[in-house]
Amino acid sequence: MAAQIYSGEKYASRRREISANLAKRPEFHDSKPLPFMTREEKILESSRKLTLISKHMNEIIDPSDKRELYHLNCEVLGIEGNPMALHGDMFIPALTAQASDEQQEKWLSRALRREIIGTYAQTELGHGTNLRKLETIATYDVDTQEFVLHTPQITALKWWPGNLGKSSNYAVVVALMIIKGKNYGPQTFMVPLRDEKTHQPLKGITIGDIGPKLAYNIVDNGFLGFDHYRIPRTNLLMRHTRVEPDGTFVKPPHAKINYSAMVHVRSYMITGQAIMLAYALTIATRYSSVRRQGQIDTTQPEVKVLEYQTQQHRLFPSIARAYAFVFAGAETVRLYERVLQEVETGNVSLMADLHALTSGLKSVVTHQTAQGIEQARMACGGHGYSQASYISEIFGVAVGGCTYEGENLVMLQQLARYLVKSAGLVQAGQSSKLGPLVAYLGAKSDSTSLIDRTPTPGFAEYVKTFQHIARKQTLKAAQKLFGFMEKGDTREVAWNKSTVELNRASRLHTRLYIVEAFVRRVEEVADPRLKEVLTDLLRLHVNYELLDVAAYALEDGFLSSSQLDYIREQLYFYLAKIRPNAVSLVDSWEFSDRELRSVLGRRDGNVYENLFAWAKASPLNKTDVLPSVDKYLKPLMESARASKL
Ligand SMILES: CCCCC/C=C\C/C=C/C/C=C\CCCCC(=O)SCCNC(=O)CCNC(=O)[C@H](O)C(C)(C)COP(=O)(O)OP(=O)(O)OC[C@H]1O[C@@H](n2cnc3c(N)ncnc32)[C@H](O)[C@@H]1OP(=O)(O)O
Ligand SMILES: Cc1cc2nc3c(=O)[nH]c(=O)nc-3n(C[C@H](O)[C@H](O)[C@H](O)COP(=O)(O)OP(=O)(O)OC[C@H]3O[C@@H](n4cnc5c(N)ncnc54)[C@H](O)[C@@H]3O)c2cc1C
Repeated sequence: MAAQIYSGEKYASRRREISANLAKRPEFHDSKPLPFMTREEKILESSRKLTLISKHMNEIIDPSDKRELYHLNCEVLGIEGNPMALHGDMFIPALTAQASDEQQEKWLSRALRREIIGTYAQTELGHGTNLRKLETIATYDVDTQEFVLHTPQITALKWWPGNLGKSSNYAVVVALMIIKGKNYGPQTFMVPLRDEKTHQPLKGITIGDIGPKLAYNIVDNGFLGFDHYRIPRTNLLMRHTRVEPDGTFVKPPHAKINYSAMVHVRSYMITGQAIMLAYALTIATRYSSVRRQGQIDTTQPEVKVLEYQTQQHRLFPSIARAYAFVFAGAETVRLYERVLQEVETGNVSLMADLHALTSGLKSVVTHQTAQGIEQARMACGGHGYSQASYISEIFGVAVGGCTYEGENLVMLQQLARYLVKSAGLVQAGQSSKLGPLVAYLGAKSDSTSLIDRTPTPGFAEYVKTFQHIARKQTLKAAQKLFGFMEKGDTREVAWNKSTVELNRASRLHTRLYIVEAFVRRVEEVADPRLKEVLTDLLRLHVNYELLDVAAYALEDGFLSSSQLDYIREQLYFYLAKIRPNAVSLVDSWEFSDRELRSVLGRRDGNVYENLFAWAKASPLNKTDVLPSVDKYLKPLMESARASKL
C-alpha cells in the first residue's frame, strides 16, 4: 500500500531505507521534544540539524531527488519549518524557472550548493492578494543601468516572506517595474540583502522578523524595506522577460509567467497537505484503537473508541480524503513538471489549465485538510488538546495553506474565471473546444441518476452524478453573472454579485476532479487485495462526498430521497467494512515515530506510559515549587490567611 501512496515501490522503499539510516544516527534526532522548546531554541536546534543534513546528505539520500530530500526534511526537521524552507520551496524554483542560463550559472549553482540562502519576497504589509497593486517599486535608471528599489510608504514593506527576517542573505523580490515613467507590473529581481561574510543587512535595507505566529514558528517570516537601493539591470530575472540597456522592455510569451514560483508551491503543496492530514489521522486512529471507554454491549468490557460509529464517521472519510489528495497531488506534480518543460520550448498553452487546476485543488484540499485535522484532534478527547498529541501543531501548520499561495476564496475565483469561459463556450455551442478538464461541461446530462437503479459495479454512476452537480452549478453561476451583465452591470460588479455561487462551482468542479483522480488510481491497481481495500475506501469516499453535496442533486430531482437513503446506507456499510483495516490504512503511510513527533500516536501504543513520561519531562516539573509560587502565590495565600486572623 505504501507503494500506492508514494507512487511506486522504488520511492516507498527508499523512504524506508532513509528512515532506517536516520534511526541509527541520534545526532539527527530532536534533542528534546519541540513543544518544550522556546522559539529561539527551536531555531537553534533546527539550524544545527540543517547543518548536519547539508554535511551528510550524500550519505543518506540522492540529493537530486526532490522526494528523498522532502522525506529527509520531514524526518529530521519536521513540519514547523526550518531556516532554509523557502530556499528550497520557492527561491530555487523561482531561479530555475525565471533566471536566464547566465543568471543560473551565477546564482542557481551557488544556491544549490547552499553558498547563499534565499527566499521569495512578494507579499507586503498592505497587499498580498492583489499583486498588481504592490507598492515596492523598481525604477530603471538608464544612465547607470540599474534598478532602484524603494519602499515609498509603510504599507509597501515586504511582510510575511518565510526566512526573510533572519536567515536569508538573498531574495527574489517582486516589485512593480517602472521604466521611463511606465508601470510594467510586478516583475522578479534577484536582490542581495545581507553582507555574505558578516550577515549584516546591506546599506539601504531594513529587515527583521515579524514575530510569533499561530504555528510554523521555526520559520522567521520577515519584513523588508528598501531605501533607494540599487541593483544592476541584470538582476531582473531574464529567462522570459528582458529589459535592454536602453530601457526597452521585451515581453514574455505569457503575461503570468513570473508567477511560476507560486504555481510550483501550489502544485507540490497538495501532497504536503495530504501528508499532514495523514499524520493527524495516524495519531488519532492509533490512539482510538488503544483508548477504551464505554460499552456497546453492557455485558461486555469497555470497547476501543474506534468501535463507535461516530468515531469511524469522524475519522474514516478523512482517511479516504488523505488517499484521494495524495493521488491528486501526484497528478498536479506531473502536470507542473510537464508545463515547466513545455514553457522551456516556448509552449505556454497548458499554463492556464495548470493554474486553474492548482488554484481549485489548493483551496479545497487545504480547507478539508484543516477540517480533518481538527476532527482528528477532537477524536483524541482531552489528550488531543495536549501538545503531546502534536495535532495542534500539525493543524497550525496545515491551516496556513488556506492563506499562503493565495487566499482560498480568491483562488477559487481564479478557477471560476476558467469555468466561466468554458461555460461561455458551451452556451455558444462550441463544446468541442473545451479542454479535457472541463469536457464534461459540454456533455448532456441524464435526467436522473442511476445510482441504486442499475447494477453497474464500478463508479461510473457516481462520477456522472458529481459531473451533473458541477455542470449544473457552473452553468447556473455563469448564467447569473451573464444575467447581471445583460442588465447593465459592469463585468466586475456582476462578478462580485456572483462570487459565492461561482466559488461553489469551483469547489464542486474540484471535488469532481478529486473523485476522478481517486478512481483513475484505483483502476490502475493490479494486486487484488490492495484493489479491494482501496475500492472500499473509494466507495466510502464517493458516498460521503456525495451526501455532503446532495442538496444540489436533490433540488432538480437528479437524486431522489430513496437514492439518498441508499447512499447513506452504503456509507454506514463501508465505515464498518473499513474498521478492521483502519489502523493498517494509516500505518501504510509508514511514518516513523520521529517524523510524527506525537507521544499519543506512537507505533508501540503505550499511550499512558508515554504520556506520563512526557508530563514528567515537562520543564515545569524540574522543581516542586516554582519561583512564581514563591514570589506571588505564597505571599497571596499568606496575606489572605493573615487577614482572616
Ligand atoms: C515531493 C513532495 C513535496 C511536498 C511539498 C510540500 C509542501 C510544499 C510547500 C510548503 C509550503 C511552504 C511554505 C509556504 C510559502 C508560502 C509562500 C507564499 O505565500 S508566496 C506569496 C503567494 N501569493 C499569492 O499567491 C498571491 C495570490 N494572488 C495571485 O496569485 C494573483 O494576484 C491573482 C489572484 C492570480 C490575480 O493576478 P492578476 O491580477 O495578475 O491576474 P488577473 O487579472 O486576475 O488574471 C488575468 C489572467 O491571468 C490568469 N492567471 C493568473 N495567474 C496565472 C498563473 N499563475 N498562470 C497562468 N495564468 C494565470 C488569470 O486566470 C486570468 O486569466 P483570464 O481569465 O484568461 O483572463
Ligand atoms: C504561513 C505563511 C507564510 C507565508 N509565506 C510567504 C512568503 O514566503 N512569501 C510571500 O511573499 N508571502 C508569504 N505569505 C503571505 C501570503 O501569501 C498572503 O498572506 C496571502 O497570499 C493572502 O494575502 P493577504 O494577506 O493580502 O490577504 P487579503 O487579500 O488581505 O485577504 C483578506 C480577506 O479579503 C478577501 N479578499 C481579498 N481580495 C479579494 C477579492 N479580490 N475578492 C474577494 N475577496 C477578497 C480574502 O478572501 C480574505 O477573506 C505567507 C503567509 C502565511 C500565512
